[in-house]
Amino acid sequence: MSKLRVAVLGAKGRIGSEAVRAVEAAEDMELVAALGRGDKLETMVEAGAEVAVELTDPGSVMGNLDFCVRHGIHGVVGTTGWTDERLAQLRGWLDGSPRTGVLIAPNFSIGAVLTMRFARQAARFFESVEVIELHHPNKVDAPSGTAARTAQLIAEARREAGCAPQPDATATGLDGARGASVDEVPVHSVRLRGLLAHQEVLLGGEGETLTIRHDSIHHSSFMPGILLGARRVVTTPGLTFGLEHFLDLD
Ligand SMILES: NC(=O)c1ccc[n+]([C@@H]2O[C@H](COP(=O)([O-])OP(=O)(O)OC[C@H]3O[C@@H](n4cnc5c(N)ncnc54)[C@H](O)[C@@H]3O)[C@@H](O)[C@H]2O)c1
Ligand SMILES: O=C(O)C1=N[C@H](C(=O)O)CCC1
Repeated sequence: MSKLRVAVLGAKGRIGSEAVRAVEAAEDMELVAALGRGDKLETMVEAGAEVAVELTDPGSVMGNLDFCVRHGIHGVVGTTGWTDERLAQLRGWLDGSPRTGVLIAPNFSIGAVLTMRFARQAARFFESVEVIELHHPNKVDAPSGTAARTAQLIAEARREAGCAPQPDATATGLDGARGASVDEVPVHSVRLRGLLAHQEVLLGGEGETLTIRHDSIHHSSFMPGILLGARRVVTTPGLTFGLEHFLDLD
């Protein structure tokens, strides 16, 4: 059986360098390009890449995906910074290349995907829900893509269930003290040396609280999800948002 020809963009970065090693170690894949900032994207075409794993930064990801989709190279994207406008633009590109697939995964680790799923399930049963994400201090974006997605899923579940707005009597204080509001769910971002990627979802009701916590303690936690994404995206045209769609969770 022929091996899946994979390129990694952002190959010298923290997660990109781990992805290079994971693709090299996968028996059913061949690493055909490992590109860093400033390298020519045409290298991927010359190398016959079928899938590009995109792990760069929010300022680079759109240009890279525009190129990939135009050349029929499928994308597995971990880079953050997704807005509705960016997603609409990507969908437009994919409409023009109907056989190409792109997976955007706010988080590739199974524990983080399950945290999002459990938070969505629990959200309607509690009056209050807040998200705390904790990351290494080299991270350029806040809140994390995972926290933003978690808050959206929580808000969606609460809207569907007709939940009342969250109780909060705060009337005075410092700007930012209550975190950022993502779909009216407070999200708090901690940046601390020693951490990698962590998240807590705090839920509170009458006389009880529930805390759902996930910790990625090594970049290896993201690798099975990246490899699964690469295997599945080649037969899944269009945009897939969230690794859960490839995990058969229900
Ligand atoms: N979805 C997930 O599970 C997951 C997990 C970890 C990190 N991330 C995200 O992945 C991204 C990278 O994270 P990181 O910690 O590795 O950052 P990093 O800064 O260590 O690595 C990014 C790398 O991309 C390179 N780069 C920038 N523009 C480029 C371009 N146009 N072409 C090729 N390379 C380019 C940079 O030079 C750098 O080496 C971030 O957005 C981060 O939030 C996602
Ligand atoms: O280290 C990072 O940067 C991470 N980014 C993603 C996010 O913003 O959610 C996933 C976790 C690690």
